[in-house]
Amino acid sequence: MAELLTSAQMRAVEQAAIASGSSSGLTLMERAGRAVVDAVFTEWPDLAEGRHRAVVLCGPGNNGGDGFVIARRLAVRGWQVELFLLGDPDKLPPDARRMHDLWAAMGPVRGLAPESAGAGARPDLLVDALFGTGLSRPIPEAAVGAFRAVRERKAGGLRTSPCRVVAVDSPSGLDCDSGEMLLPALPQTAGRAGDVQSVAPAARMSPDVPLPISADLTVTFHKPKLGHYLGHPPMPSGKLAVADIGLADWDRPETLASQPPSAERVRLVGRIQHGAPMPGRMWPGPLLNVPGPGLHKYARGHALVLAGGPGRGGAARLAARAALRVGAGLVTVACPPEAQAENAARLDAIMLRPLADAEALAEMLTDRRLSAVCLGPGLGVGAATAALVAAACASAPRAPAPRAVVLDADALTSFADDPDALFADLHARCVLTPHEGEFARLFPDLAAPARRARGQSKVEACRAAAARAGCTVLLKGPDTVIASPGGAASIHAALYDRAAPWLGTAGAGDVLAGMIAGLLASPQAFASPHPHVEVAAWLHVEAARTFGPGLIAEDLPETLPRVFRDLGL
Ligand SMILES: NC(=O)C1=CN([C@@H]2O[C@H](COP(=O)(O)OP(=O)(O)OC[C@H]3O[C@@H](n4cnc5c(N)ncnc54)[C@H](O)[C@@H]3O)[C@@H](O)[C@H]2O)[C@@H](O)CC1
Ligand SMILES: Nc1ncnc2c1ncn2[C@@H]1O[C@H](COP(=O)(O)OP(=O)(O)O)[C@@H](O)[C@H]1O
Ligand SMILES: [K+]
Repeated sequence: MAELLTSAQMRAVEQAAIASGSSSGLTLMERAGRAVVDAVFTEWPDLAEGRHRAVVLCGPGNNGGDGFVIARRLAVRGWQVELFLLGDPDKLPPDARRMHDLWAAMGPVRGLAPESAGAGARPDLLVDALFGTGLSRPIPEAAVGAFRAVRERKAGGLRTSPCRVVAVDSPSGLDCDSGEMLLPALPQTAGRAGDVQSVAPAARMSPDVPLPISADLTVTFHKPKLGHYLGHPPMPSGKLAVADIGLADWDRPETLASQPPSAERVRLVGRIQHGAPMPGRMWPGPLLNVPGPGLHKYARGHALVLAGGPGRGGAARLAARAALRVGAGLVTVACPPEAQAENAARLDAIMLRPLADAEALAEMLTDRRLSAVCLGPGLGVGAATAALVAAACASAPRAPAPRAVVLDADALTSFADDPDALFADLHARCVLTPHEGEFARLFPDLAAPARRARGQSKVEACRAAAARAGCTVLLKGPDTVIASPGGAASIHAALYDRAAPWLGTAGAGDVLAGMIAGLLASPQAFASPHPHVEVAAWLHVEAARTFGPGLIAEDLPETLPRVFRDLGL
């Protein structure tokens, strides 16, 4: 587990360190520059040997200050360094100005423009120190033009080596809070000259709209920022490295992984913290639904999954299979009587019961041993499903803990015309698992286009949705966000070295809903579903990564035993 910071939180940690007198801004800047050079040599060992050529693009703030440090440190190693500065040296903040002066004693500072930056032979390394956490608006066209001009330089002589790009803190243009790229409208993208354009993830995925600024390696400081983990591949950061610059003592301790994260911070869900393996017993151990010695199956809970009519039961069967594999002691599928024959032919370990309507569900749920209900996958959109949702939520027994209710797919869409009616039904042990389309139906003002126009991140939107719904919300995607009332928020990113693009396959979401229900079915589950939902999202991607390409939804539950073995269970 790790925490992600906003730009403001990063500044606050830096300020606390400086105020304590333990580090000066100048020291931190020197460490940051040195960390980038070290990370470059770790990533590309061939650059650690011999003398190479670098172009360093410096911006008008402290990100540019880091760039001056990098230029100096490379030059000291015998590199040939060209440095371009965007803006007036006299307007640099004091620390960056000091680093500027140290560099200026070693080499020229040239004004940054596409024409000047484009002249010369291709360098081995391009250092993007234009903008970092201080970015507040779309970056100037000259910055983008100069970056591209360097990348497009022709190789000199017989050289064929590529130009590697390292971004300092973030690829310039990345909003470190939202993950959006704040770029000027460029000729190859639609829009009038001078228009502001934020490149949406969907647009970024299109090969027709290449990202004008991106890196092969991004070296960020102290902790990753939210924006590094929000978005769809290809990520502009390329590969992400996190460098320690001595700020740990000035940061608050992280919350325990078995508890929901604090409202002030965003948790990055994962077992690996910057390459250091976490002991398997610590996480996700206590949040799983594993059998204890001598325990009856009911000690792992009984999950109920509601299925739709004839020919539409596949989604619910996938969810049920996932609930059973993830650990529920018993799983029952309840379906309309006319779909019973079909389901009976397809289920063995999973039990089957006929269920006519919401009234019958209320009656069924008087059985307190039914500890979790999952509904929505393949259930059908309409009043009948809405009534089932109301019955499932209303019958929450008070003791020992309210029954968990996982609502996905049609259970959400059935309330598109009246989301408030859904919110009135929900309680704190409910979990909503929408994809962006379903999310937009329930929270139109928080949907992707609306929030982007306001500069609101996916995390902030999901937090607002959880507050409105009064329950945990998991908003899907390669950058899955989980939020709970009170402000707890986490990102589970299937990005970088955890990418699993083959997870985008029909039925994968149904399996996730079932996994959540299977974990929450445990009578030992914590009161807040939040940490269990985090684990489900992690297991889902872990299963996909363990299985690999060619995955179909059916494979996800079947791969869980292997994942558990790998966890040391
Ligand atoms: N916060 C920390 O703890 C540390 C920060 N350091 C570096 O400092 C960076 C942050 O520095 P700053 O806060 O000065 O911010 P940046 O250097 O990221 O950029 C802000 C500067 O650019 C200007 N600016 C912002 N958006 C602009 C736009 N669209 N067009 C033109 N100008 C624009 C601002 O007015 C300001 O001058 C970090 O990314 C990191 O590289 C490191 O030196 C070490 C430690
Ligand atoms: N490119 C991707 N990388 C990682 N995970 C993805 C990707 N695309 C989709 N997913 C995940 O796959 C699941 C798809 O769920 P959903 O959209 O509900 O599909 P379905 O309704 O077919 O089950 C979600 O958990 C989502 O986060
Ligand atoms: K940068």
